Amino acid sequence: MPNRCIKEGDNPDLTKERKTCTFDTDELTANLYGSRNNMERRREITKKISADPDFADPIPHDFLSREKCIEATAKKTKAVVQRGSEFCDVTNYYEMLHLINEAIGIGGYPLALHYGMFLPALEGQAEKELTDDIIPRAKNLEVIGAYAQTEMGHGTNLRELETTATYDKATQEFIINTPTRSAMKWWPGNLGKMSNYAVVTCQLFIDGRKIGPHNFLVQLRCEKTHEPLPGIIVGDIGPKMAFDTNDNGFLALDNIRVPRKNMLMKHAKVSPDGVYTPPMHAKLNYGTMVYVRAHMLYAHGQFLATAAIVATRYSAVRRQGRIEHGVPEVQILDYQTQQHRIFPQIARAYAIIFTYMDIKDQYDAMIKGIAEGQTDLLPDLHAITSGLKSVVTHMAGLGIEQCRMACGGHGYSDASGLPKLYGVQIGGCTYEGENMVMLQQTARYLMKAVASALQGKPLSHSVAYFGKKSSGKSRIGKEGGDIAREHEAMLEALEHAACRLSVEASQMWEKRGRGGETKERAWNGVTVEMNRAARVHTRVFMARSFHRRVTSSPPSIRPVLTDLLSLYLHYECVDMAHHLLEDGFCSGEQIRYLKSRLYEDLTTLRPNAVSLVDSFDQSDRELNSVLGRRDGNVYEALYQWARKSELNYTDVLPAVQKYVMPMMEENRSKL
Ligand SMILES: CCCCCCCCCCCCCCCCC/C=C/C(=O)SCCNC(=O)CCNC(=O)[C@H](O)C(C)(C)COP(=O)(O)OP(=O)(O)OC[C@H]1O[C@@H](n2cnc3c(N)ncnc32)[C@H](O)[C@@H]1OP(=O)(O)O
Ligand SMILES: Cc1cc2nc3c(=O)[nH]c(=O)nc-3n(C[C@H](O)[C@H](O)[C@H](O)COP(=O)(O)OP(=O)(O)OC[C@H]3O[C@@H](n4cnc5c(N)ncnc54)[C@H](O)[C@@H]3O)c2cc1C
Repeated sequence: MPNRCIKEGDNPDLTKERKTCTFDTDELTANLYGSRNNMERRREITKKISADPDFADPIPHDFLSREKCIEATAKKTKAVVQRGSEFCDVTNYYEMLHLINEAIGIGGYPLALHYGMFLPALEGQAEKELTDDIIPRAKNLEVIGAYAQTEMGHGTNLRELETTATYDKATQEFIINTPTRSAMKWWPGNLGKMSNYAVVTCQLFIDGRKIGPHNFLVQLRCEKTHEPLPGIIVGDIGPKMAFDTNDNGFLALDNIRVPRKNMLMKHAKVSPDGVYTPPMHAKLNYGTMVYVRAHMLYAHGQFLATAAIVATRYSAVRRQGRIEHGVPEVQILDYQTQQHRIFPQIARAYAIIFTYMDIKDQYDAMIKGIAEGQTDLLPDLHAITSGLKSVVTHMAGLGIEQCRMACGGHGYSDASGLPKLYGVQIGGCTYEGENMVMLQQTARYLMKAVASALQGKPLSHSVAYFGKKSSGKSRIGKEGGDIAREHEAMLEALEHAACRLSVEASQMWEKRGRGGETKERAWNGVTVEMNRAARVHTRVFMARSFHRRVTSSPPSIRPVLTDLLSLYLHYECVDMAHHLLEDGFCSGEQIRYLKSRLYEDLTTLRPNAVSLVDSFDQSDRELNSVLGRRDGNVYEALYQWARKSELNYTDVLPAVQKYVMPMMEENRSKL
């Protein structure tokens, strides 16, 4: 069966791996990206960018200062903007995303938040009077914007943000002010140096009454000189763990006046005479965050895929140690521990991307509903995207770190691309709402679902399984080798665990309430359990999505995807075995059975491991990893990469000449 990556001159071990492929890698790639045409388009973009001198990096960014990296990234951004249509359909979201990844990389660029949040916020929340003026100019990039919500003192708890927007009826303006040091906006991406406008989240005050957080469009810099406008202090917050090429910024506003129409008023409104009309759903103002949380799944699935590609290919190329005496050193991918470290990451990357596809469909349906005046899909989508954002970012972070360690010493080098990848990816656990906080949003929803299920009320999409009758005992290991029934038995077991944990958390909460605690204090006493229930529920949702995609996949790729799904479900069940055992739903014998099946899965997947990661179809540019390169010629590339280090420009470093040599000389003369 064809693995389409084989080329002459490649590392022979990688070629050997590709020859054992049992499916058509192009079929799987096309399935992952929606169609064969989408796959071809991605490849065309990659090919054109790779050959274009505007996007060449003579010195890898690993060896440049932050300022130089920002300059190089800004230059490439300008080229993408001016020449984008030479490479792709610039109106196609996924083509643009791929172009940006190929041309610029993942560490941030001047327009990241402009496209990622500023424009979506205006499009989703502003009304015509404002959008007619600002959106054409923003699309034309006369206006570049950031999404400035988080403050130095508050990010998670939006209700306590301190920046104020006070309505002045006399002039029909809002006065926007930063009253304290902790009220300074702090963290927003591209706010520091790149943006000349921002959507700023402020507490709305009318006639002395605090109404709550709302968004306002504020001009920050002169459109001609790019200097900050009077009353505006803006700058970069300094170096961070990663995202080196993003100017996350600070902002203070000194009683800045903006016209009434600058409030984003598609949902909540303030009339000229100061009458406030609330939105049709109280949290529609938070819509941009739901949008980003949904889309983060795709990015984080791809981040994990990158790490899995690097670790798998490198493990096929590297030979070290022997499994039996008297035979040559083995590829490290033959070690069971290595497979157990890496293969679940491959499966999880597929699971995340497939889950994203389901969520995207739900998101589109919700937006259509809102346009028709219906918000009934929003609570379910908010609850599940809050859980998914948290589980997926955490899962991807752990997975990338496993892949990095699986590459041994070279994984610790920036040459592997993995330290930077981890730094960028792990930020997702924090931004768009810290994970522990967002899981509580899911848990709140589960508590309502428990109540509805007990009362026999209808249940919405993500919690529909709460209405199923549990069989009391798991069918795991009792399906006589029927793989479809075995998968169903594992899904049923996970659903049982999520439901049980939710019911138990609800009972614990109630009990504390009966003991005299307020509802809120009682909640804080059970949040660890609440978040546990939310995580298991979210993992059930992912497992169901993965299962649905596999069972509806084309026959040519279904066998390999079924193997991958088996590994995924066995791994998830073993990882959550304590939840399955706690109430006796599963026995110890059943968990031992799951483990033995998992080890069989590792062996089954071994011949297809490289081909499964090849099917993610990430180019060498996207991987940005000496260890993960398609041709597997790792060692020579590693040496050439190290040669580019600034420390190697001279044989004797000035620092050595200045301090170390005189010290050695002094010591020598003492003898
Ligand atoms: C063609 C060009 C293409 C170019 C390519 C572009 C690529 C774009 C890709 C997209 C990816 C972009 C990447 C960008 C990088 C991101 C950088 C980071 C940005 C940020 O971090 S922005 C700041 C984010 N901040 C947060 O997320 C804050 C978190 N906090 C909150 O959201 C809230 O404070 C809260 C939800 C935790 C609590 O809110 P609140 O106190 O007001 O509410 P309650 O907890 O009391 O809940 C009351 C009820 O409201 C419901 N609720 C809450 N939120 C929502 C919501 N969003 N939607 C619906 N319902 C909501 C609760 O569930 C409660 O319901 P109940 O029924 O009463 O129980
Ligand atoms: C790379 C990056 C990019 C960002 N980009 C932007 C941007 O473009 N625009 C923007 O506005 N912001 C941005 N942010 C800010 C980000 O949205 C916030 O940092 C994030 O929402 C977390 O809020 P916080 O910093 O207030 O954390 P905190 O809430 O202070 O969290 C600290 C700890 O307190 C815990 N905690 C807080 N509240 C609770 C609770 N109710 N229950 C239990 N535990 C709790 C948390 O779990 C965490 O352990 C960015 C941040 C990063 C790291």
